[in-house]
Amino acid sequence: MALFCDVALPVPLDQTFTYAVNGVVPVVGARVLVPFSGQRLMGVVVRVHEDAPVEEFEIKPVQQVLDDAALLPEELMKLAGWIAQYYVAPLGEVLRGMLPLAAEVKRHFSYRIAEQGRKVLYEGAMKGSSRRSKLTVEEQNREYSVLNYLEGGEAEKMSALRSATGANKGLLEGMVRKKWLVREVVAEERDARRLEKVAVLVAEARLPKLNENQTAILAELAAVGGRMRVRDLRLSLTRAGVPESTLGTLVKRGLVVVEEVAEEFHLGGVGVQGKKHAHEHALNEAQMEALGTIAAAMEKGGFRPHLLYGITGSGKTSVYFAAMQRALDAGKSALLLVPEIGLTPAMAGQMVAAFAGEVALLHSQLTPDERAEQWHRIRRGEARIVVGTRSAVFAPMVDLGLIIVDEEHDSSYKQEETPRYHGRDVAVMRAKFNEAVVVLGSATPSLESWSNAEKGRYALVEMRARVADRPMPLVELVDMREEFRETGQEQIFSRRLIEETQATLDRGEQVILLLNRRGYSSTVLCRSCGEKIECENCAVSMTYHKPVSGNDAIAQPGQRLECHYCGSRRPVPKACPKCESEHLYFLGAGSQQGEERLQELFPTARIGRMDRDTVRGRSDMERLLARLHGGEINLLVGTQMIAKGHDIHGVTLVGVIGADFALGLPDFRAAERVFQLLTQVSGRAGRGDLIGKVLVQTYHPDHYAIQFAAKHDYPGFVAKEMQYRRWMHYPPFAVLANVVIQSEKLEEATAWAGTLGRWFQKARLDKVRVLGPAAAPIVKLKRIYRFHFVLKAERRQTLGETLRAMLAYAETQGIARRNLVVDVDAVHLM
Ligand SMILES: Nc1ncnc2c1ncn2[C@@H]1O[C@H](COP(=O)(O)OP(=O)(O)OP(=O)(O)O)[C@@H](O)[C@H]1O
Ligand SMILES: [Zn+2]
Repeated sequence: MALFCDVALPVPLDQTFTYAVNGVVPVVGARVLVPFSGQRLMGVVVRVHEDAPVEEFEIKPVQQVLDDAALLPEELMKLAGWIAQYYVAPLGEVLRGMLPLAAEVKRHFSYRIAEQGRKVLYEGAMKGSSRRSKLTVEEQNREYSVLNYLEGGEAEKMSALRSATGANKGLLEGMVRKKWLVREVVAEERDARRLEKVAVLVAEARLPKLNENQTAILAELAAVGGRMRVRDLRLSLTRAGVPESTLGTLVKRGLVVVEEVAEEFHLGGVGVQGKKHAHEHALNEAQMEALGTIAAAMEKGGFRPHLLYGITGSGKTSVYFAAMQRALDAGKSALLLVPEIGLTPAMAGQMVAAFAGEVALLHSQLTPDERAEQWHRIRRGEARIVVGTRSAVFAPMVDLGLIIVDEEHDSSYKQEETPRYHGRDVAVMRAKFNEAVVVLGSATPSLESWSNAEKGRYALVEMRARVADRPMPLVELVDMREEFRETGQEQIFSRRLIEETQATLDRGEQVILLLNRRGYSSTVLCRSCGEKIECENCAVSMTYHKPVSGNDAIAQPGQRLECHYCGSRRPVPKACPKCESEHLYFLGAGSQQGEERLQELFPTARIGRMDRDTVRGRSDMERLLARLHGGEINLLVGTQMIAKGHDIHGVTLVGVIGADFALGLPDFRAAERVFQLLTQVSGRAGRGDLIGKVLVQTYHPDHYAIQFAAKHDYPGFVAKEMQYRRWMHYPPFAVLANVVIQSEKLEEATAWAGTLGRWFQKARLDKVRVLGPAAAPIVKLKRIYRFHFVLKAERRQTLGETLRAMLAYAETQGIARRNLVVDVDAVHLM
């Protein structure tokens, strides 16, 4: 009976492909190489069967089976199937995202001599080749030389055998069939405890005369507590224009030593040094109660989802630790998902400090090799604690008992490319397939999760007070309309904020100011004709970045305008490109301008800036946070990065500038996002012994999102926002999908949008509301024109069926799958 296997391939097609089994029968979950439209593609076997396909076209054979056993455990295969179904995504693309593929292809075959082979070798030596054989003499001789070569009993790589004996793969496989040889698949797994170089400042050294470059390196090291990965140090040196050889000079002079340490144990930065770790506190009553609920669920076993609503500073991290420890004690593993490791290095640092060798970190800055290495450690059960960003939800954990999703409301959990899954929701499904406990934690839970808790689907665990009876900060609104009336001037900082900042600095305390746009000015406008300078590739304004000497964000001189969507740059034109007027002016202050203005206002303040231009990676963030913790910086300005879970005890004043601008964005989640941002950034104030204060500058002081945020009233906000969502049939009262039609050709995009629009009309869907077609809010992005539909349905199944029917119709109309983006549970409608 002929055997076939269905293979999921990483191509944008919603189907699997059937191949004929050729020799080795693959198991479900193994990877295979197969021919696909002229290329060799790697796919994952999802079914092995005997049903000869009925179509007349030729079934090609599998070229190679890469794994003997399933690479993915069964529950991850199930999870992949669920994602493909739920998000209307090709299964092969889902599986590709789950596997550390790139580094894996390095698996190779080895051969070892078998008992039968030894016999043949021995007999051959005695009597020469006497068997009847279809092989030529030359081939028989070659077989003998292979047996000879392998006589010692060690397995040898195919490549080594080939060059030593001239045998090809066919010949070797023939010998395997005759049972003369045994074939083994060997993955080249690298040593998990890989070493990396760390530069360490020599503390005792007396400083001799140094040049500027040498001083720069020493200062860099001193700023992070004296240790830094050489890799990171090199990066920031290059950026500052310091030649790499300088480091060598310092080593020669005995001022710096380079040590080799096992990679996982070095994390550096604030989490590990200087600060009390969250797990060192005895838990308070509320924390004990939360832990009790979670631990009891783990003891009972089975799938149990929880929503942990704990206000800012209520000590959620300590509860996570304790719960993870309980999982370990019960012989289980635990997974902690965080929005972005680079933005909250303290969290990862504390985990490593607490769980040491048990921890694997998974994040976007790993190389494919590093990722594969961690993946294997986890799969072998060596790392039972995994901390990672979105895609870590696919970590091949052994005996998974607990999943925690920290800051579950964070939009970085949504993947903005196929498969467009939401890490939080996948975490819940994963827990279901694994029969594990899952905890979604936040001070500002998403409306989706809150509604699940209200319906009783998730158990609600609450922590309504800050640790150590610390009060919530006082929030004061500054009405910027009034400020303008009274001063007659448009200023970034109000008089009230300046006054409070000065007073706080005078008391020796720290200030954080949120200015949620990077760059100097967000728009360049022509005063004569009103034209905005837009990106050539995208329908968005370009942001002006001011040149600064030395460490500059923009590499090429003169290229001062940058598109924050596609990254393209160009010089500021001398005149308006449209009307040639020379009256261009700059509008909308960004963090760079904020910093400059603060330097004028507070010349003695020690100012720092935190945004994508000053923080490129984890080490930049660690350095900046270390300077804040140490008090070296007492005034920090930055974008929403500053609102992310940092725990800096000296901060007593938080100022918010222009956060309500986002209320005007065409997105039904605008109010929710503004509320979350205000609450999270306010939560940075008063986390130490002194009470905090928050000043929110706003043009919409009466807006409910701002009012409720000022009162720290999450339940109040949610109640109001739920009403609005119910009226408007938006999630969580409906399920939603965004369908984007895209093409480099405008005519094509509009024509297809029309075609699909007519189909939706004809289909007369009574259970699905279709809005559109309309130009997407950003109609052109990276040279691609975009139109969209928003679909809303009461039931998920109806939505899924409609999307599939639409895709099938689109195919008949010659609209390629890559020109259609289907985004189920879309987070951004832009
Ligand atoms: N039981 C406790 N007693 C005293 N301090 C504690 C206790 N538990 C935690 N802390 C400390 O309280 C601070 C806030 O804790 P944590 O960072 O976990 O808050 P959080 O709930 O995650 O807040 P956010 O949502 O703002 O990030 C930390 O400095 C932590 O070390
Ligand atoms: Zn652009």
